[in-house]
Amino acid sequence: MSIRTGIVGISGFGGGEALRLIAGHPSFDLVYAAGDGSAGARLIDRFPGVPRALADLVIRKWDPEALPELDLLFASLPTGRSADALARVPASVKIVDIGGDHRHVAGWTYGLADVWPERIAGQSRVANPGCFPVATLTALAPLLAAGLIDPANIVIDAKTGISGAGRGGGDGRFGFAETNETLIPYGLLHHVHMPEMETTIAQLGRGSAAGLVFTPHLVPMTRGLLVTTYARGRATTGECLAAARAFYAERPFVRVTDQPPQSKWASGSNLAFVSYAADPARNLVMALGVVDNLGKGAAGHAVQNANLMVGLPETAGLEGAPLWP
Ligand SMILES: NC(=O)C1=CN([C@@H]2O[C@H](COP(=O)(O)OP(=O)(O)OC[C@H]3O[C@@H](n4cnc5c(N)ncnc54)[C@H](OP(=O)(O)O)[C@@H]3O)[C@@H](O)[C@H]2O)C=CC1
Ligand SMILES: CC(=O)N[C@@H](CCC(=O)OP(=O)(O)O)C(=O)O
Repeated sequence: MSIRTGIVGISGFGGGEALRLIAGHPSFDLVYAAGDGSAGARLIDRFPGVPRALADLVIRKWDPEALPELDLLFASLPTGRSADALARVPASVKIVDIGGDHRHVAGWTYGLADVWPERIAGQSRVANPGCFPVATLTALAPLLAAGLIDPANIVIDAKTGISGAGRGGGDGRFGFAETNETLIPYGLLHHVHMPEMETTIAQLGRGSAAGLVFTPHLVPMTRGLLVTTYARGRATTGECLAAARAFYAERPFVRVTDQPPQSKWASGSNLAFVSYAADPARNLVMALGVVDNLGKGAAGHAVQNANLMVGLPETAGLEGAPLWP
């Protein structure tokens, strides 16, 4: 099966990772690349290592009304820039939006693929979760579904690599000298990912998540993301691990580990690692989640969603091992 595929925002970090994955995908053929400032360049000008077959594909100025014949479009545009334009893409083109404009929006499926693949299969408009939400929700979902934690009072402490901000992110605040050898908390109390986490935790836990606290930190690494969440519950560590192993028994991309996961374990892959530590005497459950912010946090998850949308094996193009070291 050949699926005519496009990427808009291809020169960015998320779009570039989508290019890498699609270049190795058995069924997705990249026939359209688009952007803004990069328009006019060939892929090889932007990505010197791109496979030869794609080298001369020219990046077009993004215009949803001037698309070639396409089956599938990955949109990796800055959040806030995709809603209007994607509304003008013909209905026959399936879309995965990697950005944040369509999460929990009517007409779009929230693409939490490892938790509810059946909701995504066959859909034509899917919104990828944000990078922090996917790590958090993948770790918490088994506990919420089994009623092992209270959805009302969850605290999330998160660390991300700098590429999470994108090439264009940060207004120049994310240069090497500003981010190397320092830790930077940001987005306190009102980070943009709060609403999608609150909504999804409430759905999975069948109760209000109004007490949610979320604090992300930038750490001086290129890729990787670790969340450590603290919740109230009387389960033991063994019960949490068993619940997660049962929940993800048939899921190809989630690894439940006895050891707390490390960010590098997922590097360059679509894997999510989750683990747990709990002390019933202290009414405390800790759930940890690791993803590559550009893999399961963005392009890997987008390809997984697209596989489900078009009826391919979920793992198509995503089976490579992570980078090590
Ligand atoms: N980085 C990450 O880890 C994650 C990112 N995301 C989300 O994915 C989306 C993309 O992020 P990311 O790749 O990091 O960002 P980047 O800043 O790296 O890339 C954004 C790309 O969008 C293109 N672009 C900007 N404005 C326009 C426009 N008006 N028309 C066409 N193209 C445009 C730019 O292309 P050009 O160079 O041609 O101007 C640029 O390459 C964002 O919504 C982000 O929040 C989600 C999860 C994780
Ligand atoms: C380091 C950094 O800045 N990370 C981004 C998250 C990237 C992401 O998931 O963005 P969207 O929700 O917009 O898709 C942030 O905290 O906003």
